[in-house]
Amino acid sequence: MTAPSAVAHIGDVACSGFLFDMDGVVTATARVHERAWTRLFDGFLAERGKGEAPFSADDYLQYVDGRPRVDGVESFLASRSIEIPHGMASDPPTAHTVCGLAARKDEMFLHELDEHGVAAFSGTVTLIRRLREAHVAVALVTASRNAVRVLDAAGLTDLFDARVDGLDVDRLSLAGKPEPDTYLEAARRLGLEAGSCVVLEDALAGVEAGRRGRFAVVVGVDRTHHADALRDAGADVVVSDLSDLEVRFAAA
Ligand SMILES: O=P(O)(O)OC[C@H]1O[C@@H](O)[C@H](O)[C@@H](O)[C@@H]1O
Repeated sequence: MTAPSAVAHIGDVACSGFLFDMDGVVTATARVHERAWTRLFDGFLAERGKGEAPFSADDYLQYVDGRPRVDGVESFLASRSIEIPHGMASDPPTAHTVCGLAARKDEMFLHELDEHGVAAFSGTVTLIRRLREAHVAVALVTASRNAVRVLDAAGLTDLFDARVDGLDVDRLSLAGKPEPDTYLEAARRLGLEAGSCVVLEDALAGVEAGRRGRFAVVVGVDRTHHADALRDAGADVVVSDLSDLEVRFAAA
């Protein structure tokens, strides 16, 4: 893409690119994912019949939120010292493998999506439109393989100058969040350095990715009262909605 022609300031920091996470930042789909994960793991733990503690909101934040689907399954199972075969990407939802559980979770997520549709956060959409009017570059960076479907359902497909999603993670063999690779790839596609971009994230793994990638600013979006955890993971600024983020516009 052509070089962006403007910067926007967060505090004293000039940012030429804004890199938005999707679920929980742009669209109200973080809770939809969490519900599907809870159904998946509670069913799985019950089937094991070992009286293990159910999947909790904290499990979601620590081990699953923001990570690619298969990484989420692996990370949660490791936290409980549960070992099952990895399996293959083509495994059906009934398979007792990591990939089978991931497929089962996707079925549950897509079912919820079809039933309830997708809502967008108006504070985020307004900010993106202001950035675009000011010719500041904007990208979407999500672990989700369902990004196009979710954006289409929310009517937001054409809002971004670049998109890096879960399909790119596989196609380009990128490490998922909390590694910074997907954010670095988005900055590269915008023709920018990490040091001139801001990362906007609600997931601990995503904030960590922003910190590890040495981005100019990491904004934590706290919709579930986990502001301290977002700061501990590396957020420079925490807001409860992006309508509260102070952004100043100035020509480059
Ligand atoms: O299963 P998908 O749509 O590929 O999404 C992968 C992950 O995407 C992240 O954005 C969500 O925070 C996770 O909950 C989700 O598991």
